[in-house]
Amino acid sequence: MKVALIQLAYGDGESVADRTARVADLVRAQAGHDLVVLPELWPAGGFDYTAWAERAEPVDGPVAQALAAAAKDARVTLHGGSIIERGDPVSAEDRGLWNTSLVFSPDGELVATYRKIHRFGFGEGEPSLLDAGEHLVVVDVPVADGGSVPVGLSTCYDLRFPELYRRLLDRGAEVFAIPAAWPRKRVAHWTLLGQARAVEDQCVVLQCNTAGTHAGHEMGGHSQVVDATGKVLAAAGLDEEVLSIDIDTAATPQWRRTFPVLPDRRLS
Ligand SMILES: O=C(O)CCC(=O)C(=O)O
Repeated sequence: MKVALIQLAYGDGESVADRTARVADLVRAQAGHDLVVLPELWPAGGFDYTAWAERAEPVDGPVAQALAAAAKDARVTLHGGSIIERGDPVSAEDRGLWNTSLVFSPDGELVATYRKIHRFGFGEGEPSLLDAGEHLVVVDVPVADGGSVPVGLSTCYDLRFPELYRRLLDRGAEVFAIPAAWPRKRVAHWTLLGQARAVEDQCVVLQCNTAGTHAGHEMGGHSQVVDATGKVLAAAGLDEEVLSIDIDTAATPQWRRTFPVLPDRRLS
């Protein structure tokens, strides 16, 4: 499976429209990959809390339309990172806003959405502004050499909750795709936890972080691709960068057979 992680850098001076056009061009440049992944909340700004409500849009809004067109032009499955979704409240207490990932097929169809389950901010930021997602999502990503690969979705702070990944594993995931806006000051946790999830769940981990500084927060970069043995196959630095890698997905079931830890679980 040929994968490209677009570790995007942005600051406060770039409009959402300009950033969207730039990102769509970056996606188009990844033609030839099976899966392209963008970071969390790149249109709204990962830490730009005060702009979120104004920048919220539905899952068929302008950003989604630009991403769908780019996926279709490049003939790639596109994990569009995430947007602030404005949708219909599920319950009376809901605000109707979520941190939502959008996945588009190579035909430009929206094939999956995932609302971030664990909200970051300890009572402020996401928990005070957004609703929590409730549903696990595993999406089959077609690969050019035949078949498809089951990819489990999660977002940024979710990475700190290993039980989520066990549940994605139980739903068949062999790859975890994790877009993020993870700050530089805790980037050691980001890389360590990504490797931990790969080792404990025997899954490939695709971590696509944000770079640059926005809303006073320096982002950590260091996107990485980790194989199911825990080996880091590709790693980015601090700046905007595209990680492109051809992953041998057959190696994951092979490793699970060679080192069969998962059938020894007793508290599932
Ligand atoms: O857990 C962390 O240290 C960062 C999480 C975060 O920034 C987020 O979920 O947006």
